[in-house]
Formats: sequence, structure tokens, C-alpha cells
Amino acid sequence: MLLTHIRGPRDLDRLTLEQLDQLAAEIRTFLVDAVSKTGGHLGPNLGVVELTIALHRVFDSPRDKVLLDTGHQSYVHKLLTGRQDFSKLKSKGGLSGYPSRAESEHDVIENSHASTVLGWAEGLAKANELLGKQDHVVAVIGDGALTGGMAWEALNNIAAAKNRPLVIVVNDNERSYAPTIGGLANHLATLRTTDGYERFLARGKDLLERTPVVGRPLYETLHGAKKGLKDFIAPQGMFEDLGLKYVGPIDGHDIEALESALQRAKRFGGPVIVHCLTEKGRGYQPALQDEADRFHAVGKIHPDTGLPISASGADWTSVFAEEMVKLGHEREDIVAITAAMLQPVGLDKFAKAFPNRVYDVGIAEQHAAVSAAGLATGGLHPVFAVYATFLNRAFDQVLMDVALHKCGVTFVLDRAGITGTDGASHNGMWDMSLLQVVPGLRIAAPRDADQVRAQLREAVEVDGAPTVVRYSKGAVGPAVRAVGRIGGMDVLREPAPADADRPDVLLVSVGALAPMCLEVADLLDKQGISTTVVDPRWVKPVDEELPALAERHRVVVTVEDNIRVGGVGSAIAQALRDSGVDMPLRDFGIPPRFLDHASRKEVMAEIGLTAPDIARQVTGLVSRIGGRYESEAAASAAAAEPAGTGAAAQSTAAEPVRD
Ligand SMILES: Cc1ncc(C[n+]2csc(CCOP(=O)(O)OP(=O)(O)O)c2C)c(N)n1
Ligand SMILES: CC(=O)[C@@H](O)[C@H](O)COP(=O)(O)O
Ligand SMILES: [Mg+2]
Repeated sequence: MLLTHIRGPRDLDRLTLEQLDQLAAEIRTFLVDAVSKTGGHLGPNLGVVELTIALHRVFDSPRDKVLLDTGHQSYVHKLLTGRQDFSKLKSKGGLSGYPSRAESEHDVIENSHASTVLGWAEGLAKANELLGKQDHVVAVIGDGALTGGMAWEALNNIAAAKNRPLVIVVNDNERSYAPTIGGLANHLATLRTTDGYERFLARGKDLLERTPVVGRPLYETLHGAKKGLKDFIAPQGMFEDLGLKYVGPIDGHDIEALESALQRAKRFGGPVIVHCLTEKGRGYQPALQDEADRFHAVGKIHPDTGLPISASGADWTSVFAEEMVKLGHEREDIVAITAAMLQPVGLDKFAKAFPNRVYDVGIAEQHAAVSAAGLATGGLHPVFAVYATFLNRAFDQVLMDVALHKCGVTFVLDRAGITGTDGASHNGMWDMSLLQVVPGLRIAAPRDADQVRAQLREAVEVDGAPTVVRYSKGAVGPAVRAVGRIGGMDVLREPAPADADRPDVLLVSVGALAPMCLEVADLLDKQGISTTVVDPRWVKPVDEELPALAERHRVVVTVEDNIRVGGVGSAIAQALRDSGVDMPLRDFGIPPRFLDHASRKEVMAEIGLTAPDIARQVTGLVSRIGGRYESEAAASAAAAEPAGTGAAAQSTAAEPVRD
């Protein structure tokens, strides 16, 4: 067993080519065995085994920086850099599913948002140049990530510095989840097809070099003609047009060929692209046969068959998927957009039913938002389905293209709130704060499957402004019935009749947290604290009836699966102030910090977003404010005071009581 003897990259140096191939086989066996138990990005990592081995033999990490885009394909990198306990991969206290500076000095980029690696590399290369360092920078970017706009912003800068060493490895497996789309993918395909051409030329070179006298000169002529020939077979590589040296295409599973190409690139002394052809899911039949996404991200599976260990029940995504198909039949103006995640966001069924009404723009969320503005202006109603965290990068486009022009675009944010196991950059915890500042934009946070259907339908009816429907990852909870309606708000629980005149707490429950909020109310009830629970359904703008409803209570409590700063609780506090309703408000949500990977439940417990935690804090707040009698006596005493002489009833500002 070679793998267990690899404690760091330098342990690779002593292995022969045969041993390296054996190591690659051992790593594949390890990956299938380990990831089938924990879940994770099996397909992408099976595709980069030889590439990662070659990278760590040619470059000297951590002095040289080996950078990975998105980082989901970092498992092999971890195995070769001293981390081989995958038993708790992506779980609390175990290895992260992405690079982690806390885990290793070999890790640099922790951000799991795609298309940023070239920017990182360009900055590091500039730093090396300015500081006179000879260290190398090598950035690995997938063909999918290469469809992201930021990659091209970086390439534009990289290409301008002809003498600044930087190695870019394009890991071209022809797929994001599904086959990679767009003009770039087509160009890469053209370069791939010259692969046969390269092999032809390589064979020709051997033959000619063995031909006495005329062979060599003839080869030089042919080689000189190569560019012309290549142009003839394949359009001139855009990379070379950009001024970037291009090496490839290289067989991304041939360690010898990889090392040769990487050594050439390392010595080049300027920006150079090494185009590697790899196979996502390589070496594992169940992955290779998975047409949808080559086992891009799997749950726990049977290693022999690749079949899921446990069947997943109805989840938020499938509820959306089915309602979208119904809407598609009812309204021909509804079109769908995805940023390279058709199936993960639940648009695959819509695409099957309406193939010409769905657009996969590649990993290009900013373009998706602007294209949606164009589609809406053109008379259609686009629904852009995207993970909440990935919409962060399109904030300006939502604000200045969609909202400024009052475009009827619906953004469906999946994976909103804490997702947990994919780490800090995957939590969908910023959307309701970022989007609070967008004039005219409306936000819905459905609490169950029925509300997803209802609020999606309400959203697509809005044509003069952007709408947002945001819901969690995974299984959708049981239906939460309303017992009444006040304004646009569903009443989920009324106080006991004895307390109906002035209940203690108005609890505003946002989205999927409704079951937990009802549990809070039960716990408060046990403390003799009466509660009204409402679900605003549309959390932006704040319901006009909310301030008056609040005033009939003694305390307002808001609970949301979003960062507290600028969230729904803040918006409600502001709405109360603007309405002249001064009363205690306590907003519960996600603290403004990056959250380590753990299960959603574990993260929620860590940040105190659980029913017992909330109930305990609300009980303390209510008791601090004093019993109902005291506060009313104080209020009536103040009212009796001649104006301007006595202290008015000390009104507690609507500012939330902070942690
Ligand atoms: C901004 C952003 N959008 C979407 C995703 C979701 N995502 C993760 S990996 C992936 C596909 C990446 O394809 P590629 O770069 O070719 O890497 P491969 O998985 O093929 O190795 C996508 C779309 C993401 N991580 N970041
Ligand atoms: C790396 C990446 O961004 C995606 O592959 C993501 O990890 C998938 O997340 P889900 O498992 O929630 O679909
Ligand atoms: Mg790819």
C-alpha cells in the first residue's frame, strides 16, 4: 500500500511511474470507499487523481501555491498533503469538503464559489514579482468554472503581463454538473479534437527524426507549418489570441505526459495554460454511467452500485420543480434560467417539458440576472433558480439592472439559510439582508410546501418589480396550517382567550422556521407567557398591519434563518419605529460570522437558533420588562402626570435587545 506512506508531497518524489500509477489506483479505491460512507464530491475528485499527483511532484507546495477553483475537487490534494482520515468528511470536527487554512498550510482558497482561482493566482503572482520571490503559482480551474465572468476578468489581466510567471491548468472534463455549455466549451472541444492531431504529429516527429538526412529538416518544416495546420484543423486558440502560451491538450490521466507539460509550463517564465483532458468519475462505473452529473455530489451510497443508501423524501426543490412545470403549462411567457445547475435547482423537469424555454447560462449568475432583465423587458417572465449564496455575486445586477428597471423577474433561492456541511461560503445566510436594500423588490419566505406553491404563483404574477422566493435545503417539513389571517400575514397560533386582550409576545416566524417558532410558543406557554405566532409570508415589504398588531402585544420577537444584521428583524424594528410604535423587540437569527462546517442542526444549536434557546431568552426579556400589571400601572401613572413635568412611561425603543 503506497498511499499510507505518503505523508506529504515530497514523499511522491521517490516513486517510479509504475508506482505512481499504482498510487493513483489506490487513491481511487480510497475515494470510492470513503466518500460512499460520508457523501461528497466523488465524481470531480475521481477525475483529478493523476493531475493532482503530477501537480504535487512538479511544484513544491506550500512554498509554491497550488490553487483549486471552487475547491470541491480537493480530496486528492488533501490525501497527498497529510490528511487521510476521511471518516468524518464534511462533518463537525472532521475534514472540510473544501480547502481549509485551519487544516493545512497547503490550502489557500476556502471559498467554494466558482471562478475565483485565477484572480487569486494573479494577485499571488504579482506579490511574488514585487517581493522578488521565485515561488511558483499554479491555478487549477475547471471547464465549468471557466464559464464564469470573473475568470475572464483575471485572464485579461494575466495575459497583459507577459513576463509574470503563472501556470493555469484547465481541468477539462467537459462538464459542470451537466455538459458544460457555451462558446467557450465549444472552443475547448475544438482544442480537444486537435488531440488526435497532436498524437499524429508526435508520431510523425518520431518517424521523421529517425529518417536520416531529410527527416529533421522536414520535421522542422512541418512543425513550422503546425500552427497553420492547427489553424486549419482548429480555429486559432483564443488563449493564444489573448497572448497566453497554450500547452495541450494533454491526457489528464497520463502522469508522465502531465509532468512533462507542467515542467515546461513551470519553466516558461510567463503566463501559460496547460489544457488537461480529464474524465469526471473516472475509474468508477456508477459515476461514469451517471448521465446527469457523473456523481458530482453524492450522499451516502452503496460503493458497489452507487445507489443511494437512503431514499430522500419530498424536498423543497422537488415542490418547486413540480409547480414550475404546472406554471409552464399555464403561462407561455414563463421561462427559466439556471447557472449550470439545472437539476440541483429543480429545473430539469421544466426543461424536459419546455426545452426551448429554459436557459443554462453556465456558471454566470451575474449574466443570468441581466439576461433575465432583458427577457422581462422583452415580454417574458423569467424565473432564475439559484442557490441563495450564489446570488450574492449578482447583487448589483439585481439592484441596477432588474430592480431599477422594474423588471418582473422571479428569483427562486434554493439552499437559503444554514446548509451546514458545505461550510461557510455555502450557507444561504445573506440574501434577505442584501436584498432588503433593493427598492421595489419583494421577498417571500414560504414555511411549507403549500406556501412554496402559493408564493411562487404570487411571485410570477408580479410584473413590475423583482420578486424572490427563498427556501431551505433538503426535506420539506409538515404543512403548517394557518388559524387566521391579519393583513397579508398568516396567524399560526393565537393566544389563549384569557390573554387575548393583550398577549405578551408577538412572535414573527420567517419561512421554514415556523415549526420551531410554534415550539417556542409552547415553551413560553409553560412559563405563563402568552404568544401570538404570525408568518408574514412576504417578509419584504413589512406587512402594513404588523405595527398595529405589534402594539397589541408587549414584546415583539422575530426569528429568521438569515444573518441578523439587516435582516427581517431589523426591517420590522424599523417599520415599528416609522409607525411610532416604541416597544421591546428581540430579533433572533444568524450571527455575523463565518460558520464552520457541521450539520444544519449542529450549526443551529451552536448559534442558539433552537426553540429552548429562544424561549429562554424571551422569558428573560419578558420578566425584565416586568409583569403586565407593573407596566400598565407605570403607563397609567405617567399618563396622569401634567404634560412636561413627569417622566413619561419609559418606552423601550424598538431597537432589538442585542446579544
Ligand atoms: C458561483 C457558483 N455557482 C455555482 C456553483 C455550484 N457548482 C459547484 S461545482 C460546479 C461545477 C463546476 O464545474 P467545473 O469547474 O468544470 O469543475 P468539475 O466539477 O467539472 O471538476 C458548480 C456549478 C458554485 N460553486 N459557485
Ligand atoms: C461545490 C458546489 O457548489 C456544489 O457542488 C454544492 O456543493 C452542491 O450543494 P448541494 O449538495 O446542496 O446541492
Ligand atoms: Mg468540469
